[in-house]
Amino acid sequence: MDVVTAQEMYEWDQVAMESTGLDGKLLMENAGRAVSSELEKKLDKHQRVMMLIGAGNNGGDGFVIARTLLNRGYSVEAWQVVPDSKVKGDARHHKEIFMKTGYTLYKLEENDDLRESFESAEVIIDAMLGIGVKGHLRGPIKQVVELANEQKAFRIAVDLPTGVPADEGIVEFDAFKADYTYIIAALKVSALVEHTRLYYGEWKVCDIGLPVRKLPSPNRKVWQREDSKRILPKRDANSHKGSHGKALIVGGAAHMPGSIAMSAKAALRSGAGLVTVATPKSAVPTIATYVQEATFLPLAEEEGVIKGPVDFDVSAYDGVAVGMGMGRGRESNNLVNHLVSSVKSPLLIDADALYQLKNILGLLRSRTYPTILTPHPGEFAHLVDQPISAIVQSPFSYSREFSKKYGVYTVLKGPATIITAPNGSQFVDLTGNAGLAKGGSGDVLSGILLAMMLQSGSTTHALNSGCMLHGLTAEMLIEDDHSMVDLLATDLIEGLTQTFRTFSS
Ligand SMILES: NC(=O)C1=CN([C@@H]2O[C@H](COP(=O)(O)OP(=O)(O)OC[C@H]3O[C@@H](n4cnc5c(N)ncnc54)[C@H](OP(=O)(O)O)[C@@H]3O)[C@@H](O)[C@H]2O)[C@@H](O)CC1
Ligand SMILES: Nc1ncnc2c1ncn2[C@@H]1O[C@H](COP(=O)(O)OP(=O)(O)O)[C@@H](O)[C@H]1O
Ligand SMILES: [K+]
Repeated sequence: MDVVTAQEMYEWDQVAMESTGLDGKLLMENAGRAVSSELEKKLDKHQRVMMLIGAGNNGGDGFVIARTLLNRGYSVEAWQVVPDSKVKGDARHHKEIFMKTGYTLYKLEENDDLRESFESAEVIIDAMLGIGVKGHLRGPIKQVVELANEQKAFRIAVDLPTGVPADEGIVEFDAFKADYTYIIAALKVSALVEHTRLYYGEWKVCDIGLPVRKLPSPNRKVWQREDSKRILPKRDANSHKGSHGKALIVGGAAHMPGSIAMSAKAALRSGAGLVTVATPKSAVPTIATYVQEATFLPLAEEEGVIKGPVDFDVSAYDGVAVGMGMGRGRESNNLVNHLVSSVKSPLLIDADALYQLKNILGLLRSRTYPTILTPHPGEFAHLVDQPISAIVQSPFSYSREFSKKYGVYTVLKGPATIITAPNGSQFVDLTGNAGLAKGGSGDVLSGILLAMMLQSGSTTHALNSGCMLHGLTAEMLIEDDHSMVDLLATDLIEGLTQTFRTFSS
């Protein structure tokens, strides 16, 4: 499922029309019909529906939807909330069809006209503005949106909730608060960004018949369950532990043994053949009790944190992860430096190692094997010297720019996790829930990602599938035995069993 900006959507529209001869009026009819068919699954014929219609093409969709629903026997009051003179182009064409079909169009002269209808409406459908919104809402739409947001009715938006920008990075806006949004043709970036996504409510993308083969790729896609299903590792009957990869996990401290222990266990549960944990000597017994299947590389330490020579041999491993529970002392700086320079296999850098990495970002370009960074927005903000708010508001552009600049894979974690390859192509994983917002979930994710990389020929596929397994496990656990409040990172590790059993079958 592609994710587009407003400009990319307009380009698609243009390409569709030029390459196939499909015209805007037909696309609008298709859009309105597609949304109407979805609405039929949601509405009852006796429900009172109010349709709010604007002047641009979003309003044009509104005319088609109102006509289609009225034709099919629904109880719809269609309101044009802008002056007649503003309705132009394809929207005007569909307004004329609506009028000629013989239906009543209510016009907004004063906001008071709307109040009574609003009060009796059970459903409000917003087809006022879509991707063409510019700046803050102006009257009369501004007042209509304010009024609509006060109503008890179920609120549905067409394409975008009016006022919400289609792109990331715009924070000053006022908008219709939808309970559900029927998105036209392609998911818009703002549906996935924290400060705008809540305005959409739940959503569904409606196909309008654009010629998919002709459309330029925005290089931004939602990773789907079927994609992971197709590429999850299969175990050959003749395989042995070496066939599934030898992993090295570096980090931990005597006062923080849990993080690295969970990463190691998650890697084993996700199919890694052998896992070695490199950690301060005094942390080994605690970690070993929890992960009996791992072997250990005890590191020199001082007061429980890594200190002393860190230039151990890493040539025997098929993948390395570093940073979980390691602390941020000076020695860990040397350690990260050593690994970045000498690991000749995929290297995943997480947590405390990301802080050390900041001083040696320039070295990343010289790596010839994949480097994977798994920051949450706070860690990423530190790496790129920006406030966290800037990252959260524009996660797609910051992570794309960073991955291309340093030649790395970036897994920017959050409710929508964005996975960017060194060439800038992006996938979004939408699985998971707020039960994951708890210390340790990221450590589990690192272990899963490392194991998936050992078992896959494609780093991108391994990362996407790993994020999805992590999120689906949280979803499954919430459905079955847990709540979002009590869910623990260790539950996720145990839950992987069920996810692999059901998901890979
Ligand atoms: N892409 C596709 O394949 C297809 C797309 N389709 C649909 O087209 C939609 C995009 O249509 P669009 O380009 O006409 O823009 P749209 O969102 O209707 O807004 C323009 C209007 O808004 C007004 N306006 C702007 N800012 C404002 C503000 N702050 N406050 C108040 N008013 C403001 C602006 O007024 P003006 O500034 O010109 O005075 C103008 O009247 C898209 O979202 C989808 O629904 C489908 O029909 C079929 C195929
Ligand atoms: N509200 C949420 N919805 C979905 N996933 C979430 C949510 N909050 C956190 N996550 C996921 O949980 C993990 C948290 O990672 P991180 O912040 O590194 O945790 P920690 O360092 O404490 O282990 C990430 O995979 C993130 O995508
Ligand atoms: K809308």
